[in-house]
Amino acid sequence: MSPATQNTLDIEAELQVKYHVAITRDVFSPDNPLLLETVDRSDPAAKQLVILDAALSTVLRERVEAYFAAHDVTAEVIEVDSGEINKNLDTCLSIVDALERSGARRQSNPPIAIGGNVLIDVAGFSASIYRRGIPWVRVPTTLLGMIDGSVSAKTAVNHQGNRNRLGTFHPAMRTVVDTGLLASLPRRHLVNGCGEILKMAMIKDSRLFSLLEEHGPELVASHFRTEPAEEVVTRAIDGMQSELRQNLWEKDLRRIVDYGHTFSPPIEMAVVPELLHGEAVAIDCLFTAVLSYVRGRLSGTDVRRVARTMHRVGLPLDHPLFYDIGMLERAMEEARLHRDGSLNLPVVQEIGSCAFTQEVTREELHQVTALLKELAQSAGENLPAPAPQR
Ligand SMILES: NC(=O)c1ccc[n+]([C@@H]2O[C@H](COP(=O)([O-])OP(=O)(O)OC[C@H]3O[C@@H](n4cnc5c(N)ncnc54)[C@H](O)[C@@H]3O)[C@@H](O)[C@H]2O)c1
Ligand SMILES: O=C(CO)[C@@H](O)[C@H](O)[C@H](O)[C@H](O)COP(=O)(O)O
Ligand SMILES: [Co+2]
Repeated sequence: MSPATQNTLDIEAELQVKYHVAITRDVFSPDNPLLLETVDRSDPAAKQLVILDAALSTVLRERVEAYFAAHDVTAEVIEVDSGEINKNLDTCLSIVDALERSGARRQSNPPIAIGGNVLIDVAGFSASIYRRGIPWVRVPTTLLGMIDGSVSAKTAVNHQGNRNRLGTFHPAMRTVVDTGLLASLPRRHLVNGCGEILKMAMIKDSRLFSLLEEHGPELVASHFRTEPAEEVVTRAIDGMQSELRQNLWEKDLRRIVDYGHTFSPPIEMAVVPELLHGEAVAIDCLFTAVLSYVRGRLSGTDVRRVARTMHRVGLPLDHPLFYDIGMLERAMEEARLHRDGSLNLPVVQEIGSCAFTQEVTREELHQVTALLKELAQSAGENLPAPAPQR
């Protein structure tokens, strides 16, 4: 003890969380009880706050209101503009104001967020800072929100051009996934969700990859109504939850679910809204697969399978900024900072398994960009042999 120190105190506590994810059909059918389970029906004056993605106003508002009315619950629906461009503090504060007006309390009638994962991320962030955290419920309405965000504990807004720079760990107490809600989702956003499914498949589930490879285009065309939609959605959710539950607070910053999320974040942010999140992630997945190929760790056949699958589903194979070496190096620098000093770049070894690397040289970046260009221009058909490593 230094002479100036009189006393010391160490405080240690554990934060335990428990949250529930239900996969259902017809979530807004009055017969479906799932969204009533958190409503306090002993207080007839209590209102249920619903934070609805404004893009779903015409599709869902009446159904949501009718659902609660059928059970004599008054729903107060506020509509919030979504899309990456609105994932910011202004949107968060508008939700905080709605929480204040609605008298949101800690335990009863937690607000229900219904919408794309942008709306869900911002609503969750708002719930986590309002009164230092109130419970909340979420109903994702995009494929990406259903297969990825649905089990996540993370909330966030973008800040100063940086993706998810402000955020918290504050999982929704309940999440209800109903793939029937994908009926109105525009095709590009279905494809976008396939970007994160591809990520999950490449890092840990070769069966999921084969399903996407074989059935991806029909799944997108049918809005995930045809076989094997259920297996694809369940496997993707299961892959995510099994990774998250062992490292929910991200004490370990070597995360395989960061695959596709190293080069893409600043590129995605630089061109918002030109590249959607899942599109940027998918290009990064392919880029990093080419890196594995250059290193002799992944076969050319597997890289072509990835590229062809992306092309057939409708995902972009490249973007000009993935050829900008300065941008790629800045992205790695930023990832290192985000991962506390280590790059921790997940690299696929064979489809369905991966490892980590801590360094990518400029020469490798040049080789990868040259090969990616050939691959993208040939829609996944042409992948020349990598130049011998010096
Ligand atoms: N918290 C997490 O762990 C986590 C995980 C993955 C992604 N994310 C975040 O999710 C965001 C992307 O989410 P997204 O892809 O859902 O985008 P999004 O929320 O922008 O939704 C896409 C568009 O579709 C509209 N929409 C949503 N559902 C619809 C439906 N059923 N019918 C018609 N239109 C509908 C939305 O209004 C929006 O315009 C990114 O910001 C990413 O960082 C977070
Ligand atoms: O995009 C997200 C979360 O925003 C997920 O798909 C993904 O699995 C991971 O959580 C991201 O790699 C890390 O996200 P972040 O820490 O950069 O916000
Ligand atoms: Co992601």
